[in-house]
Amino acid sequence: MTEPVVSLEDAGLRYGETHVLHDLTFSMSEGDIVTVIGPNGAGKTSLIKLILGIEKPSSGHVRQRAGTRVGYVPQRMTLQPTLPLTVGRFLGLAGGDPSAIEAALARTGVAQLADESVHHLSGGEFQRVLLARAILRRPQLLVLDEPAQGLDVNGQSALYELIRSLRDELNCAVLTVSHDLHVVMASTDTVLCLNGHICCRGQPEQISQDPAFTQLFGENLANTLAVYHHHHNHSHDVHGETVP
Ligand SMILES: Nc1ncnc2c1ncn2[C@@H]1O[C@H](COP(=O)(O)OP(=O)(O)OP(=O)(O)O)[C@@H](O)[C@H]1O
Repeated sequence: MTEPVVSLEDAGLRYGETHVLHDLTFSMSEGDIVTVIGPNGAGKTSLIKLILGIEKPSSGHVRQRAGTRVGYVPQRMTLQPTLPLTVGRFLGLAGGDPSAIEAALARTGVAQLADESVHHLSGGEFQRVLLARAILRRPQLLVLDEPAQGLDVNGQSALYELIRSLRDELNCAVLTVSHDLHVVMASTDTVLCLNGHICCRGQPEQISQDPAFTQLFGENLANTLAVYHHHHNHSHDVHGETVP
């Protein structure tokens, strides 16, 4: 059996005396999409830091398969506003050669922005540029911290569709943190519900019926999400417009 791209075994994380994460056990292989949901302060970003190796577990183990190429889309990125920087140059700073940059921008639907200033992009365009930057080295593990924040519903759907098609193309494992329960629950990915520990996990339909999920998000929301079913028979372009 192939070794997972990343695996956690009873992993925990403490900041000083505060236990932020405990007893996390799960693994991801190529092609897996796992979406992490949980309330503010649940430890979602901390989990990402463990997986990326930015934080070491205070207990248990976190293992990344040796030599794994990782792509990362951060939650936010502040760029020096006075620094003149085109999109192409921004990706060049991440170590991409011109043909890889062109291909990555084309793949995320923003090839036309290569010579634009990074300071002039809309929220949705900037997220796609960050995604292009993350796939420059054809990652085997793609980690995204709330990639759709600030986007409207169509923009969110479009971005998640793009992420899914990148997974198909690169055959990478994808771990995404999301706050948008409606978009998450409309997908068929594995959802991991986090609140310091893993409260429940599974397909959206399964977890929406889980008492731990109801306890965390409240009965009203859980019921709404349980009946919410999204039949997606179209796609969205970079502006969130519907395309067949
Ligand atoms: N470097 C740190 N030192 C001390 N405490 C920290 C540190 N980073 C995070 N925390 C605390 O750990 C807890 C989890 O934080 P984390 O950012 O992982 O949560 P989150 O689920 O990503 O939250 P949000 O949804 O608000 O982004 C919070 O209580 C936070 O205050």
